[in-house]
Amino acid sequence: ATEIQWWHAFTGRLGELLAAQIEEFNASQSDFVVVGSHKGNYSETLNAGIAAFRANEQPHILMVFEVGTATMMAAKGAIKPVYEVMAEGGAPFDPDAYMGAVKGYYTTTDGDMLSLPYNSSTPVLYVNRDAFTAAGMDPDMDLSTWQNVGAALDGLKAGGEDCPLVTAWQSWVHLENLSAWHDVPFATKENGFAGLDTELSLNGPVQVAHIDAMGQWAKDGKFIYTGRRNEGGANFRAGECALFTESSAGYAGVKAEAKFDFDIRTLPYWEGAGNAPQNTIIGGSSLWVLEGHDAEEYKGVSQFLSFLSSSDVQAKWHQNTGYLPITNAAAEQTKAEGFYDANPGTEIAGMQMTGKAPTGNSKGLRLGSFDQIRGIIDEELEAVWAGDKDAQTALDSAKERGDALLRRFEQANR
Ligand SMILES: O=P(O)(O)OC[C@H](O)CO
Repeated sequence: ATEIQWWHAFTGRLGELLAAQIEEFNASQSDFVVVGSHKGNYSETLNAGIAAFRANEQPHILMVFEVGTATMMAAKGAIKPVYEVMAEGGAPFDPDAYMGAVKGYYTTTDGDMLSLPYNSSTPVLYVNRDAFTAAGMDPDMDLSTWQNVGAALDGLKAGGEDCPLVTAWQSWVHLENLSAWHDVPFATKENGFAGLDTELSLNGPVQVAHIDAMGQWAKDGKFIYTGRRNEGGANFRAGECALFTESSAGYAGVKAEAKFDFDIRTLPYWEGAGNAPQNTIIGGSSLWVLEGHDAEEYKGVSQFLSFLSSSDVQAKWHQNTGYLPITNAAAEQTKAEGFYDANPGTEIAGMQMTGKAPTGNSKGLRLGSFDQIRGIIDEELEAVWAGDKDAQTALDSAKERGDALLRRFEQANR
């Protein structure tokens, strides 16, 4: 059988579920064998793929988180667009089957799908109901606004809670999604969708006010900083924190490990700021097919990608992980199966994405070198949490340093 290499970034519960998909595909036919390899976290997997391409040792399929999308789109000779792979391979494929908000992220302005949406997420709020009760707080209290969350943090702290709020992916949740949710720009030129000559605008009044509030909560011991990626998930799953802002896909781990009652709520917004609530944007990753392999191998790739997009596989993946149902059929199937009724909160991610038609501020981000820019943002936010910089100074600096990378990317890809 012909071997198809898939490099990915999943361990833990997500790694198990991904391995089960590969096993199911391999058992369903005998012409191709998909081999999954874990290459580290999202950034490490992206870098491994780029390095492998330079050494002519690239896999067929590379999982790239949303942050690397503009970088991959610019890597013209290295990628084989998914629409082309599917047309040549002949496996069933209908780009219109995908949710608009998900498809738009990975499609050119001409309507060509470049990478396959696979695991798309959006951030939500997880609530440890037992922690609320232990602190003498009502776990059913309204947490839809940051004003209300602020009041909850006061009460939790006063009630003896040591970790009222923890977050994963601080830039993604508290700046990128914050901006879209309030319909304010994170970057000019429709967050980069309308041109490479984009600059960051993450230091506007809505963002500064939010980071300022978070900085104050950090100082008061109400927001506990645990790291740049999803390190905080371990604290939340262990029952050590009351509130957790994290990807909808945090559901996989929380469901598997939490020994407490939990809720999923919408991502909070600031009442009165911007046009909140607008819509949130996607994260997670898509699958890029790399150049340099032969036609028979691409045929296998097209069959595997078609398998991954089928309603049954997608519906199951969505229900098990909390990732969005990337096709409309998978969403309908999930609803028809009664999953949302049986598991309240699991419908929220989809609702946040589709509640309103996206604006130029809320389609998503398409910024080159964005993994490095996130590194800069992380550093500046850490200075706020540590009390070394105020929010305005830190975000002004993030803009200046990030813009320098955007200019380099623009020049290299003109
Ligand atoms: O945990 P994920 O896969 O939903 O990804 C979250 C962020 O999008 C990472 O950039």
